[in-house]
Parts: sequence; structure tokens; C-alpha cells
Amino acid sequence: MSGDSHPYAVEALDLGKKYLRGWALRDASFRLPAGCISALVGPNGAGKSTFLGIAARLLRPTTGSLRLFGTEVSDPAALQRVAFVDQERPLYKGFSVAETLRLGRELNPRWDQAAAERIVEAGRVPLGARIGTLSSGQRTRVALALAFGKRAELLLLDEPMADLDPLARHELSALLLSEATERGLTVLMSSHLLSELEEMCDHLVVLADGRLRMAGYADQLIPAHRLVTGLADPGPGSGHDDHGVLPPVFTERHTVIESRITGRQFTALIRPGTDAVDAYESVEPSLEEVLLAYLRSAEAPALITPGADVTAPATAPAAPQKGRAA
Ligand SMILES: Nc1ncnc2c1ncn2[C@@H]1O[C@H](COP(=O)(O)OP(=O)(O)OP(=O)(O)O)[C@@H](O)[C@H]1O
Repeated sequence: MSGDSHPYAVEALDLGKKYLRGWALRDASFRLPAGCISALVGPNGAGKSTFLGIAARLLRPTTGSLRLFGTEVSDPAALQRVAFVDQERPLYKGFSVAETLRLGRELNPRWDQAAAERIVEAGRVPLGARIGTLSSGQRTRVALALAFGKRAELLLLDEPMADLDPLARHELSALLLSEATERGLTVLMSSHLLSELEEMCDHLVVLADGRLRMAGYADQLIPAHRLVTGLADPGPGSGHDDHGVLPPVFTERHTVIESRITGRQFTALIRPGTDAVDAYESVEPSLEEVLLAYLRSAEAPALITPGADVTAPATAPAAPQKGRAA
């Protein structure tokens, strides 16, 4: 990490991108504490690549602002601190792996050849092989080697695990985690699948349909919810086949993210208000259950924890160490 200890790697305020077809990203306001390893999760077309493209300065936002370590993304000084691995892994097909790394060295004054070679060699990718002859997983590895070699402080990785087999995924996530932890890097990596990133990431940013749905450390997002089950209230009709309804106490006193009625039973994922929910059976949901509820319920209010809330006073956040290599 550089001597500049700005507490936030990313601060987005009302960030939006509009194409002719419509908004790809809208009103995104959140911040990412420096040093966290964050999963940028959301379904196809959620706006993940759009956000990463803006942060890598490949796209110009339509609205709002984005600061990286306190510097506006439009300032060239911000660019040196960021490395981006594009979903398409654009590399020169005619170059060998060694030539690709040499190009990285020529273009980056702070180049770390040892780190770049470590990543390539761990995957047994021959240095003499042409990029065009590599498998997509091997190309991903070379692209990651370029990102680490750049000695950037913020790594933006678009679907880094998509082309990797389970073994390579496991090995590369361990390598990524130890390199990132050792150097105190901030990593933001996207995926459709939380399960792909859950082990590695302590922090989560969730997008759906261009809107921010959740942001914060996982160990603060989960305990903010309860998964409640119980007997539904009688429905408006009185027949035997009449379906029950969610007891009104939930909508009156708590924030209901999602609810379901099965026969006379209800299940609801809620953010409890000040009242306890002791009268009902409730458990802490899994991260996957919370995530899916927010993705399915576009109307439910987003959850941005205070540490991820760009409008909250800046504090030096202590990153929980979940998933970090020792
Ligand atoms: N150049 C473009 N012109 C018009 N629309 C675009 C363009 N790029 C992206 N979009 C649209 O913006 C929305 C968000 O796209 P984006 O690629 O950011 O989503 P994503 O979450 O990365 O999706 P995926 O997981 O499928 O890669 C989509 O509806 C997409 O069709």
C-alpha cells in the first residue's frame, strides 16, 4: 500500500450510466473501505461491468461522481492506483507470455516482475507460449499476472473465476487472497454467483437491474436480518381453502424484504425494527438467503451498512478478517 492511507478505496455518489437503451447503472451511492475484498454480485445485466468500466476509466458516467482513494476518477493520478482485468481479457494474441509481461514492465514504472511470474508459473503457463494458443483459463491467469505486476492498490476484476476449473479456481483464489492480504490491496471482483466468491470476500456490493441493493461487510449484513416462520393470519375469506396472510405486525413494526405463504404457514425475511420477534420462530438467515431475497424483491428498501454509506461521516473502518489467509 502507498503511504496515502485514505480510508476508502471507492466512494460513489449518485453514480449513473445511461445508454440509448436506458439506464445501465442508476443512483449508485456507496463506499468501499480500503483493504477489503469485496464481491460485486448481481444477475446478468445488473450493471456490474458498467460500474467496473467507470472505475477503470473506460466509461464516462452520465451522473454522479466516483472517487478512488479520495481522487476523482477523471484525474489521471487515480489511474495509476488501479488495475482492471476486463471480462474479455484483451491481450495481444501474437505475443508470448514473456513478451506480455515485458510489455507490462515497459508500461508500468512500479512493475513487480516476481509477483507477475509467480502467478503465471503457479498455473504452469509456459512463458514462451503465444497468448493466442492459451486456454481461456490460462489467459485469465496472464491477465491477473499483469494486474498484480502493476502494483496497483485497487484491483477491479470482472468475473475473474468464470473460465477456471474448480481446482484452478481454488488455487487461484488462495493465491489472490494471500497476495492481496500481504500487500493490503483492495479488491472488487464481480460474479453472478455469490458462491464463487463467498469464501474469499468479507465485503459485498449487490446490484440488480442497475440499482444498488446491498453494500457492506457480510458479518454486518447478515445479522441485520431474521428469517421468521409461523402461522399465517386468516385470509380475508373464510373458506377452508383460504390462504393465510402475513400477520400485520411485520409490515407495521419491521421491514419485510420478502415473504411467502405456504398453506397456513408464512416465511418472511425481515429487518427487525425495535420490537423483538420473540413470539415467532426465527433464525439468522444465510448470506445466500439474504442475497436472494434482495434480488427477488426489487421493491424492498436497499441495505447499505453505515461503513458502506457514502453520506455517513468517514471513519477508519476495521476490516473483519473473514476468509483472509493468515
Ligand atoms: N455499450 C452498451 N450499449 C447499450 N447498452 C449497454 C452497453 N453496455 C451495457 N449495456 C446494457 O447495460 C446493462 C448493464 O450491463 P452490464 O454489462 O454492466 O451488466 P453486468 O452486470 O456486467 O452483466 P453480465 O453479468 O451479464 O456481464 C445491460 O442491460 C446491458 O445490456
